[in-house]
Amino acid sequence: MKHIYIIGTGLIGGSLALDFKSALPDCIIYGIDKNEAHLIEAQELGVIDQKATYEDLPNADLVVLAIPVDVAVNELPKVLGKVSDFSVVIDVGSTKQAICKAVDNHPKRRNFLATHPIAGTEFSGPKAAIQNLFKNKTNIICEVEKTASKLQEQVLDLFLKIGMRMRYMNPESHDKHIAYVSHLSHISSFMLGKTVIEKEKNERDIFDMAGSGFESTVRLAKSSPEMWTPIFEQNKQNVVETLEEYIQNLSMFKQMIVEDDFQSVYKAMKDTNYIKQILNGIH
Ligand SMILES: O=C(O)C(=O)C[C@]1(C(=O)O)C=C[C@@H](O)C=C1
Repeated sequence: MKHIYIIGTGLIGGSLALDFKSALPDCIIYGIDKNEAHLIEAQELGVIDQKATYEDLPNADLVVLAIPVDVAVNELPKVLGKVSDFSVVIDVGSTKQAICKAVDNHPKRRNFLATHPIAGTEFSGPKAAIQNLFKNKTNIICEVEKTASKLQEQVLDLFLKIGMRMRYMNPESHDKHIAYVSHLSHISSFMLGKTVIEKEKNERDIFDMAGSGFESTVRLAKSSPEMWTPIFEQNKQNVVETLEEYIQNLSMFKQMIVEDDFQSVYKAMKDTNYIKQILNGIH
């Protein structure tokens, strides 16, 4: 893994570049980005070693696609068409069915591994790249059996080196379960932010009243719409299904308050406290 190409030098691509460089100090990290300003910034920040183009891809040992999921679906077949038989291409997108389907019959399918590192922040661009973002985090690997075994090994070994644990899933299960947890959280946060902005016209009051409770629940509303719109589009069915249940819960909670049924209000919150055990891994 000497020549590593990162397509998309934002938060995830940039953070992987930093960790790969620490894990493999002799490797050269090349950046490819249609946003020239990002590319320059990534180089100035030392996130990438050199700028590159698609013409250089035959030289790659590893190519990482860290671009919005709609762009990734279009770019992956082209990238696979450029790389050598010995190189491996991975994506890191938040949806897995569309990307796996896009290359299912590609002659270089065995050179591709679908991955989803469950790590991120609400920030974007090369400046947002941070070291150790992936340490002790899970990486969901899809359709591993469709990737050449030697290439799987190389990539999985690199992810282990940067501190990740692997979990294997099929793309359908991935998209369903990620909608329940990650995608719904983002919608909830975006719409919470929207409601507060619309309801509280006085920005000073928002600023002064925002304790860490508001700050933590609205954190994801700072995320990039460029990244999230195509995720919701590609995972529409699962997102809508999850959203319906969430809306039902919100309506039910409202109804309990309207009807002065505070015993049920208490119970709904008490039951939900169980999330603490789940997230602590005790269950
Ligand atoms: O923590 C955040 O800010 C994130 O948005 C990270 C997060 C998530 O946990 O939902 C978001 C999308 C990625 O596909 C994986 C992780």
